Amino acid sequence: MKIVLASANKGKILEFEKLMPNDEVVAFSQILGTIDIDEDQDSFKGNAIKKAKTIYDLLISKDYENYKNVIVISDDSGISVPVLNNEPGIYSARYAGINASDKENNKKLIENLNKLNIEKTSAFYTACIAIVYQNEVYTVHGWMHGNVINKELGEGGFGYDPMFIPNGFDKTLGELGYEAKKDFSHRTKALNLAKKVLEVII
Ligand SMILES: O=c1[nH]c(=O)c2ncn([C@@H]3O[C@H](COP(=O)(O)OP(=O)(O)OP(=O)(O)O)[C@@H](O)[C@H]3O)c2[nH]1
Ligand SMILES: [Mg+2]
Repeated sequence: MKIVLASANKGKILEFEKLMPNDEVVAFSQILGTIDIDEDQDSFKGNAIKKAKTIYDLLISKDYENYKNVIVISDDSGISVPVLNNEPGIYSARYAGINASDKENNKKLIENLNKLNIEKTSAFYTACIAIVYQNEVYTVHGWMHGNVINKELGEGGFGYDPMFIPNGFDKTLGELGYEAKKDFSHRTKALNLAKKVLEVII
């Protein structure tokens, strides 16, 4: 089926394309161009719903006749570090400021770990996926637990992946690469549930 992804994050888009090989996944920007959605809600779920609804409402407006039955999916995600009061959490993308790069966000997380003299501490990723279809909204979550370290290792994945060692491994996701991540990531788990929802509603 054809799914419009309400995300502008290249790393996520790539993961969704790989996780949904039998579906046609189209990033919203290919249809609507650049749109800046203010992620001002206080939870992953709130922001995921806002992103999916914003794109859905634009697509079903009269300008886009072919999208009356469109399925829109969004993903709001981030990393939480309990010893840092679960920071950066929903602020993961803008931890070091609005429009911060992955490198700048990682640097800030490393600095904050170093302030506490922490080389390694437990952390978890959360992903909330929102689906909007025929004006109804559905949400599912997935989590991945592990540790963050106070340095970046490897080039794989995106975002905080070079600092994150998933439980059961001794390498970062940056070193392990996407092949490991696709089996058990927060996004994979949430998407597996989202696929079940789609089976029921479509
Ligand atoms: O190393 C990582 N591996 C992951 O698997 C992962 N998933 C999320 N994140 C980080 O969390 C923020 C998401 O913020 P976010 O959900 O608002 O997305 P975004 O603003 O980048 O794009 P959009 O989907 O909103 O358009 C971003 O900083 C990401 O780096 C990850 N980092
Ligand atoms: Mg975002």
